[in-house]
Amino acid sequence: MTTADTISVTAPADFHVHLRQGALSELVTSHVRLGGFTLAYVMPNLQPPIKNTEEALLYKAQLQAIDPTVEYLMTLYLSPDLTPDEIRKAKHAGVVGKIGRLSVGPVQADNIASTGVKSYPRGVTTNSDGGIESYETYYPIFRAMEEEDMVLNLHGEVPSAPSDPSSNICVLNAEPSFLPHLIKLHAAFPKLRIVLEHATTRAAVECVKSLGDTVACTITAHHLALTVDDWAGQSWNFCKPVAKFPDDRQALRDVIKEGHPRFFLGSDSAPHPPTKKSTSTPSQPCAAGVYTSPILLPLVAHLLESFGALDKLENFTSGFGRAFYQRPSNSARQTKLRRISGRVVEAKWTKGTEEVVPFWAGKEIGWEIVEDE
Ligand SMILES: O=C1C[C@@H](C(=O)O)NC(=O)N1
Repeated sequence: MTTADTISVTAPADFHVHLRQGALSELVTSHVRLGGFTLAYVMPNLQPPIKNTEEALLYKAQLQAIDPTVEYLMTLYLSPDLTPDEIRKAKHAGVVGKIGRLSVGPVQADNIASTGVKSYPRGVTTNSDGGIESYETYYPIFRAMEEEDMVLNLHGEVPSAPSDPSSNICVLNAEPSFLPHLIKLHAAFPKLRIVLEHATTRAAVECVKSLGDTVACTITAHHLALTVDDWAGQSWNFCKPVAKFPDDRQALRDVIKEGHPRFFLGSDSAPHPPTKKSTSTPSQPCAAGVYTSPILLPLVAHLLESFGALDKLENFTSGFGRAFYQRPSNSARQTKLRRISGRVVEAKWTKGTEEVVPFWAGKEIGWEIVEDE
């Protein structure tokens, strides 16, 4: 429901979020709900990464212990350790509800261990050292995923190669250079549901539009706001993929405004300790990641309104993603926003010794959450 000054969104779902581990996870997991969301599609790039059914179920149980009110959909990290048998096990684990010594808590019929598999090309971002180098090697895995109707989530960048002038790859063209891989994967596995994660370029938007209904694309809140000028020299806005040119940002905005059903929110909210965001050394760049979870729904409402797409908020933050992932929304769960003036984003959130600094700290947002049922 939308009036001039209030909006209700049914069961907002964030289809790409980093909830970390240990004390940092204790701090940031509760921010999913604080930001208005009731579903979190959880990334597996922990240290060590989440690579099998047992680890995914254990991680899910840890997240549920922190905040049981959120639905967590888990992912496995694509690596040579993954096998077609493991794919089948992950898909059907919830039916058993107990893996080895692990009790996974109250089991719903659809409580599968993993909804998707996330592919990180080697070295492109946080904890991607164990990422992949060739997609063909993984075709047996993709075949099993297609049979089991599991989702393949792609970090869509090829690795930068600064020492190789002939390849001419850097952070600005790493995403367009990846798109031939997406096209090839979709042609080889037309029934496999694939999500190109956190698209940042007009080329990516056009490519996904041109492919079949099994290919979708997530868009972050921060890429709707940032361009190159905002992260060059401003480490808090540095993330992977980096924000691109104004025309690329326009393409992201336009596809949301158009209401294209295969483009939906995945925040890629990625918390890092402030010391890792604000400092770099010649051998160690600052950490890649922008943290939006605790302000996410008001921030997305603010941004969509700024380019005339507020009427697309419900579909972008709930309907389209839920349809692609086949996760029906629960109309009893509504997050209500109210227009506000003078609301400034908090400077930081803390718990114990952990601290996180949100995107847009100190800036004004025009919406706040008033009710979250
Ligand atoms: O893909 C990613 C990973 C994320 C992280 O910090 O885990 N940070 C990013 O900026 N992009």
